[in-house]
Amino acid sequence: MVLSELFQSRGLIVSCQALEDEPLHGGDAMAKMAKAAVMAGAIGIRTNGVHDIRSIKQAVSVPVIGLIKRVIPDSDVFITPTLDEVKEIVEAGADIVALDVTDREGRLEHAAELIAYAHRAGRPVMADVSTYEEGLAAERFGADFIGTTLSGYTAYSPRLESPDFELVRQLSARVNVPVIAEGRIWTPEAAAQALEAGAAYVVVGSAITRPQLITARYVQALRRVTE
Ligand SMILES: CC(=O)N[C@H](C=O)[C@@H](O)[C@H](O)[C@H](O)COP(=O)(O)O
Repeated sequence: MVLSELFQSRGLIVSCQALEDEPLHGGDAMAKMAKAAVMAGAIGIRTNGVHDIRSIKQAVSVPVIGLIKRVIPDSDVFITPTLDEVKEIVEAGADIVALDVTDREGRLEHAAELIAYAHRAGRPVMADVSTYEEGLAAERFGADFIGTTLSGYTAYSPRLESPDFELVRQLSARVNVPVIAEGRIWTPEAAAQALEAGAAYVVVGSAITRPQLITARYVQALRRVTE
């Protein structure tokens, strides 16, 4: 397993994201979430959009991974889809740029260009992949971190309810950059399991920062008893 000098140790990166249709969108909600996460020992923050990147950079001193989710015409790619978003992330001051490195719509070649641009701007890149092959491509393109973020969210990756530990294991055994386990990590035990599978870092989002999804899990569990 390979570590990055950017982070002080292996450990937890908390994803603080609230899209426009989510109750915590806007204002200083995500900056406060980030502060709480760092207070508890998070070693990094991942966040979406210029507003939250800026406000979180001001609020905490750990590295911030920035992305911009944007829907563009005729495309399924939504995490930092074009050069415009890369530029906005750099401008907003994120320490690391996260972007989609999946094998759809000729994305791989485009991703290689976006990675090269981010590097010229002095920013390391976290490649969000959905398969082992995409992870290898990301490493070839010079990505500095490989995240399992998109496993389960492309048409051809496995639809698991649990995290894709197998992908974490396979990539960690093969690539020479740090692997970040991300996606559907709902418990501390699952986060620890991801490290045991070889991840250098673990990103947890919804289970910590999306109260409406956390609440829904409780409500559903109770309904299984009451209905
Ligand atoms: C697929 C996609 O859009 N993932 C996004 C990527 O930034 C976020 O919506 C997730 O919250 C993040 O990946 C963390 O995952 P989880 O919330 O499952 O811990």
